[in-house]
Amino acid sequence: MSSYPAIRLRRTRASAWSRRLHAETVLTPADLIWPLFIAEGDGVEEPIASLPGVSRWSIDGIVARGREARDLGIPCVALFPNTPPGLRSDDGAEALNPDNLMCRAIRALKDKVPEIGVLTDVALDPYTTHGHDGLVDAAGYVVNDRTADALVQQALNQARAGSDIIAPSDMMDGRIGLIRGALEGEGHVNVQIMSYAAKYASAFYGPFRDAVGSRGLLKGDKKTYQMDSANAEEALREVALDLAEGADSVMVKPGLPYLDIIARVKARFEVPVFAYQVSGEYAMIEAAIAAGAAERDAMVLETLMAFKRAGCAGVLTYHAAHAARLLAR
Ligand SMILES: NCC(=O)CCC(=O)O
Ligand SMILES: [Mg+2]
Repeated sequence: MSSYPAIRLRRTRASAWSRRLHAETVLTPADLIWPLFIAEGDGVEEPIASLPGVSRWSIDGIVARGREARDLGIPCVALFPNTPPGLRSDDGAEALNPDNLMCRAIRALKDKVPEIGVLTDVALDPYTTHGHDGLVDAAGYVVNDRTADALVQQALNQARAGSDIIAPSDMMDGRIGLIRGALEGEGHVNVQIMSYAAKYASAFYGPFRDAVGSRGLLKGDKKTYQMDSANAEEALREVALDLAEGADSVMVKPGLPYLDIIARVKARFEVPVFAYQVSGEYAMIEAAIAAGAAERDAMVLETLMAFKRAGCAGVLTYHAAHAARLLAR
């Protein structure tokens, strides 16, 4: 008798058809949300140096990206405005303007590409002169309750423009319940809330701040409201609260460095969990490719599969269109 094993896990890996048959996790274009940056103007494309391959687009370009998403089978896009400097203020009041860049982009997408979902970010950082997500007191502290009141108004402004998913990314306490109540009060009963429930104060957000024009403006850091990377149990408390307050789905952000959080949230709550593979992760992957250290297609698909394997319902990723093209092959 052979001393070699009868149980051979390599048996099912021996051919491509068998590997496909035994795959435990599936990644499809329907798992992807494509973040898009909006610029003022017409016919404008502004490449973002720290996010090679990603541009800001004027609203006509956003609509074109929306059509591209639809044709690739991507169900949803996420919008972020680069507010012109003259419209930024201490209190970020432009966030409440019904004709701001965000609202005009929402209306254009819902009018021209009604087949896709539009997710909109709720936080004041693209609109403030200090780059913080909320209102700042004399000592520079981001105040919770007055900020939450402003976020409620911002969320209503986006819902009135046609947003499908309100995504508060600010990490103020209590804002999900307040926003849910206000949406219900105005009859927006089917507008979803995807809460950035566990958002960490991270070194991976730099290129995003370039993209929305807040990098040079940001005073200090966001550690008094975003989470400490040391903490996991606290993430579970954050998620529990946002679900109790009415979130339809929750997000963990950043993505790859926090796969343990995603897996724990999914195991504990069994609700739709999304990950944001953030700008610094995208830039890191692209830098590795530019340095000849990695092959783009394989690396993009492997990282996205990791999110699905960890339990995600979907992923916000700047690689969404590229990945969807690969998956269509
Ligand atoms: N509220 C949205 C983000 O902060 C995105 C961060 C990133 O992509 O780095
Ligand atoms: Mg919270």
